[in-house]
Formats: sequence, structure tokens, C-alpha cells
Amino acid sequence: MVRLASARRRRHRSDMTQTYRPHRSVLYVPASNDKALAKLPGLTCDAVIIDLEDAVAPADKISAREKLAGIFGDRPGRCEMIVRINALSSEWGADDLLAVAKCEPDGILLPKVGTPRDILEAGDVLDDNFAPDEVKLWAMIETPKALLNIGAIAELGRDSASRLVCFVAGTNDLVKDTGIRATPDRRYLVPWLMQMVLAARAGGLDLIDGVFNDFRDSEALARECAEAAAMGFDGKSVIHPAQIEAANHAFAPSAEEVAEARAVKDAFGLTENAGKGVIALNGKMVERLHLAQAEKLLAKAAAIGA
Ligand SMILES: CC(C)(COP(=O)(O)OP(=O)(O)OC[C@H]1O[C@@H](n2cnc3c(N)ncnc32)[C@H](O)[C@@H]1OP(=O)(O)O)[C@@H](O)C(=O)NCCC(=O)NCCSC(=O)C[C@H](O)C(=O)O
Ligand SMILES: [Mg+2]
Repeated sequence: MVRLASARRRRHRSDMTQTYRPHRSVLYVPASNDKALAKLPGLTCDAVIIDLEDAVAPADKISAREKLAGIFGDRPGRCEMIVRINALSSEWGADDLLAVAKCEPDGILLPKVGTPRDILEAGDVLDDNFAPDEVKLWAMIETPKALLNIGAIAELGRDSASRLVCFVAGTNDLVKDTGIRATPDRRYLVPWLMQMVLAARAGGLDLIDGVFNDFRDSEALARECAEAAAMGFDGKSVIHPAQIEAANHAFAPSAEEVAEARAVKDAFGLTENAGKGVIALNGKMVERLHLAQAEKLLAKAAAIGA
């Protein structure tokens, strides 16, 4: 196994920041699509997932992987860069993992995860070359098995050695593997999506909603994004540049929410409220848990504004 020079490893570690990173819009781009890759510097998504898995045909898997060094050598723009590898159980997965890790992406997305073991095995391979705070792991939740094991998988988020920081819903695979009907209101998916929300929060993980396939229908996309934001997701997976703005809008705090959060913060900052656990504000009970919520929302708004 190739060991990276320690200077390179130290540099990367010192570059890492612990600040909040928005994931309102997370754009899939097939690693085999040069035209789409060329668009990246001009896009306003919060993160990009360079895909080696389902968007790349078997005949193109190796050449797509070989392109990664060039893509990361000239990292486009400000957004976070994730790579989705092929499943570790596939003929490409193990080689993908090593090749991708060497490009030092912000994260590696593991598809078809079924158990905590799948995350730990990928982590074991990375441990030979990277400290736990370097390459992070993201996991697709897209199989019935993952849903049955979701609590145990999410618990890994509390163990920094596991590298797991984010779940991504794979709604197309869930529809395929379970046989449910994909309805416009996602009524058969919603219970599982809410399970993902609970598990992600229990494990301290970020959580990205699945894709909206009908990329020409902007109204329906806006509705689905608004619903996902209300359900507690941090952002939406998108497949086309035209979907980015809807996701950025839906998952950003609104002006009213920011004003309300400021009012809560200001109220608890008043001398007469110092040390109080609960106060009344505009006819409503406000507790310190609301202050914590308000501070989180303001930090998110500031990060997005920045
Ligand atoms: C869906 C698409 C195949 C549509 O492509 P196309 O017909 O080329 O769209 P347009 O002509 O409207 O494209 C306009 C321009 O925008 C560029 N473009 C298109 N898509 C992207 C993109 N994702 N990133 C960057 N740029 C993009 C086109 O190149 C055009 O450029 P130009 O001609 O210069 O103006 C296509 O959008 C696409 O391939 N999207 C990504 C598909 C993908 O990655 N799928 C896999 C991930 S989703 C998944 O697997 C789900 C999950 O696992 C689950 O189970 O649910
Ligand atoms: Mg999938």
C-alpha cells in the first residue's frame, strides 16, 4: 500500500476547518461526463458528488476513475468535493477507494451500505494512509438492509475514528428494491425518510434528501425541497444545474426565521433576563433551548451568507 509523505498529510490536516458547512444543494456529476465537469467552476451548489457508480457505464469505470487526479488537481471553485465510489463488493470498489483517497476529497460516498461493518471496512482501508480527521465517509441509505440497521450505522457518527459524517438518501434504489410506487407526494417513502432523520440526528450526522428525477419540473422540485426542509433534511441531492437554486432557497433560513432568531438572542442578552431559564417574548414562552436553536440558525445563515 502506498504511504503518503508526512508533510502532505500534515498540510492537509492543518487545512481542515471545524466550521459549519452548508449542504443545501449537493450536485451529482458523472465522472465520465467532461461537458458537465467543465461546468463546475460556475455553479453555486454547496457540494458536488463526482460519481463513479450508477451514472458511469461498466465499460467506462476505469477511465472515469483515472480522470479523478486531473479533476482534483484543478479543484473547481468553493464547493465541497465528494466522490461516490462503486460498492466495495463490486469489482471496482476496492481500487476506487484507494485511488479516490489519494485525491484528498472532502469525503468519499459509499453506495449500497447495509451494515456498520461496511463503513468500518472502508475506514480500515483508509486508516493505513489517512488520519481520521482527513478523508471523511458519507453513506448512501438506499437498501432495505440499511434501513433495518440504520440506528447502528448512525451510531458510528459519534465515533470520530469511523470517519462517518453524512447520510445521503438513495430514493431511486429504495423504490427499486422495495417495490413501492413512487408517487408525487412520496407517501410510501416518507416513513423511511423520517427514520433517516431520526437516526442522523442521533448520530450527529448531516443528512441529504434523495434526487428529484423530473429535472424539467421546477414547481414540483420546489415543493419537494420545501417538504424535505420541513422534515429536517440539511439539503437535497440534485442531478442538474437547473435544480441548484431551488435547493439553495429551500434549505436556507428565511428572512423571518433569521429575524425571529435575532429577537430571541437579543432578548436573552438583556440584563434583566440574565440567568433566566424561561422568558416571554411577543406572547410566547421562550426557553434556553430556543436560544440554542436560534444560535444554530444564525450560524447557518452567516455561513451561507459568507
Ligand atoms: C439528467 C442528465 C442526463 C440530463 O442531461 P442533459 O440532457 O445533457 O441536460 P441539459 O441538456 O439540460 O444540460 C444543460 C447543460 O448542463 C450540463 N449539465 C447537465 N447535468 C449536469 C450536471 N449534473 N452537472 C454539471 N453540468 C450538468 C450539460 O452538460 C449541459 O451543458 P452545455 O451543453 O454546455 O450547456 C444530466 O443532467 C446528468 O447526467 N445528471 C447527473 C446524473 C447522475 O449523476 N446520476 C447518478 C446520481 S443519482 C443516483 O444515483 C440516485 C441514488 O443513488 C438513488 O438510488 O436514488
Ligand atoms: Mg442509488
